[in-house]
Amino acid sequence: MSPTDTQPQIHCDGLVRIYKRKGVEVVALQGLDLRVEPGELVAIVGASGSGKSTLLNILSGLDAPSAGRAVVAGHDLLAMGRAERRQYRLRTCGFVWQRSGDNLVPYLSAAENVALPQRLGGRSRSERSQRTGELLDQLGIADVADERPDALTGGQQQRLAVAVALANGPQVLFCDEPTGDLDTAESQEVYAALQQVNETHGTTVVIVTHDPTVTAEVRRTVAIRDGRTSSETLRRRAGEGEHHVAEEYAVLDRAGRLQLPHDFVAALGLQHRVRLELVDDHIQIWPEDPR
Ligand SMILES: Nc1ncnc2c1ncn2[C@@H]1O[C@H](COP(=O)(O)OP(=O)(O)OP(=O)(O)O)[C@@H](O)[C@H]1O
Repeated sequence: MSPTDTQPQIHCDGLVRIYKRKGVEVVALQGLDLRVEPGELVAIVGASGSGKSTLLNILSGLDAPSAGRAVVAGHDLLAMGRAERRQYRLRTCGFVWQRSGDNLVPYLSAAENVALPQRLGGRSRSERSQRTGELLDQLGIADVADERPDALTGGQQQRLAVAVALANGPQVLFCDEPTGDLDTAESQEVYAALQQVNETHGTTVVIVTHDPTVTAEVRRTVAIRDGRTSSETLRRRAGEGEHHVAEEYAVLDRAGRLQLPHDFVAALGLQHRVRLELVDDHIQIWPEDPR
């Protein structure tokens, strides 16, 4: 079965978000397309201002696009009413933000932080206690269950944030710069935790970051440029062993539009028009003949 035969977990089609500031329009998303299959671990990368936060705000149900379609786990984000939106944010999705203060309640212990969303989700005391213990254990922070967040290292705080986000068994975990405040060793701990969650719980994980090294931690990296998905990097195992190769792909939209990488365009001085030729299994592109 090809990936297009299944229902994607996340499907954005022609997403547009226009902000108006002092009468000036800023087009933050310019027809963004994105498809994420159930159980994928995907990174979305882009430079500052490329539209990452705008996309995440829409996918998390905090903001609405100006045009286009966004469906996550069967929820049409444009048609959701207030009650469905609350359930969507409580049960369908989990969130891990960059700053621990946005993820954790400072005056509750680690275990109480994980139990809180479960209480809001209607779980009984015994269910809460069992699930909290399991999650803290799986994320390697059972030994700090009774500590408050400020007694934990940065890496432990973010692993606790992952446990909190998983408390109600979401289908999708959205992580916004989850390693932004961490050093390399702590970042590695958090990526390992996200990989484990993805593998053992089957949760779809989307990591949004400006950190290009995330490519080594996930199988698929989607790059956003100027409010559009511009390229994808796929990592696959090359033969036996742990050796991986990364291949970069340009993204083709439904209309057949393709964005050429800036450095390719610059290298050949491409402008205005190019000549195309279909040859067996590939297409060749040449600069316009100046004659
Ligand atoms: N509330 C807003 N009002 C006006 N313009 C906005 C607003 N939010 C974002 N923008 C603009 O939209 C564009 C995309 O911003 P966005 O924050 O989504 O990018 P980003 O990739 O998340 O950047 P960063 O990594 O710096 O957070 C930018 O040009 C930004 O200035």
